[in-house]
Amino acid sequence: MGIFVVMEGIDGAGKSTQAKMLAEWFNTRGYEVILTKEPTDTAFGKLIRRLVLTGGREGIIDGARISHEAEALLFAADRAEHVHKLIKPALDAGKVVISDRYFYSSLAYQWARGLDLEWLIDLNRFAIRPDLVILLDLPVKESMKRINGRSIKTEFDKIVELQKKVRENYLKLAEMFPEMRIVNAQNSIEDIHKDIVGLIEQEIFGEK
Ligand SMILES: Nc1ncnc2c1ncn2[C@@H]1O[C@H](COP(=O)(O)OP(=O)(O)O)[C@@H](O)[C@H]1O
Ligand SMILES: Cc1cn([C@H]2C[C@H](O)[C@@H](COP(=O)(O)OP(=O)(O)O)O2)c(=O)[nH]c1=O
Repeated sequence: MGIFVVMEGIDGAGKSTQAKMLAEWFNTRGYEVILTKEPTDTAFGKLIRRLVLTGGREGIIDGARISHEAEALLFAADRAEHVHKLIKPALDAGKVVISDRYFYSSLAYQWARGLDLEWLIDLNRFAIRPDLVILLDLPVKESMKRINGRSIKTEFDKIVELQKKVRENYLKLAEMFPEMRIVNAQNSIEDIHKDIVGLIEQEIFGEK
């Protein structure tokens, strides 16, 4: 069995930055690493971007075009393909898999959209549990500064409210799922990387 690590957090928390750095860290230690993300780049991911996300890098879910349930089912369908075609085979081959978002995103975001948390957990029960989930936590104000260029100004207030709810949801989820660890994402990129490596050493390699 390989090693499965997930990065979670609100938009602009630094997930993709830290996922890349962690992938390099494993690489230099001789591991074969699969760096992946959700929504994926498959046909399902493309469908999600077309139907659910209001385009591009802004990371806003419009939700106006399809129902929230349909949205949750699409994310789950994308994830099922992700697990069966990529994650499971890679782990079976002993590789390290690092995913930028996973089912915890569905729990945090679709719950914030008003869906029932238990239903969302049931829907995602097929998803292999990771060895470690890094929750990059920071105030919404800070994340907004980082992704300023990404967001549509007229949607700004709505986005702030949603992101605040999503952040709170993540923190609640961290109390429910023992594989989740909170990392302060307000620090410098290098310091956050060190914290993540510390968690990997502690939780995966059993070092003190
Ligand atoms: N610790 C940090 N401090 C300041 N800026 C950061 C930090 N981490 C990432 N950034 C910058 O913030 C932006 C969003 O980071 P990114 O890794 O894309 O976040 P996410 O994948 O969570 O949306 C990028 O421009 C990135 O360079
Ligand atoms: C994986 C996933 C993402 N999302 C949301 C979080 C983000 O706001 C948005 C897009 O994710 P994001 O990481 O911004 O992907 P990309 O930059 O490739 O478009 O989708 C959900 O609502 N549920 C999910 O299950």
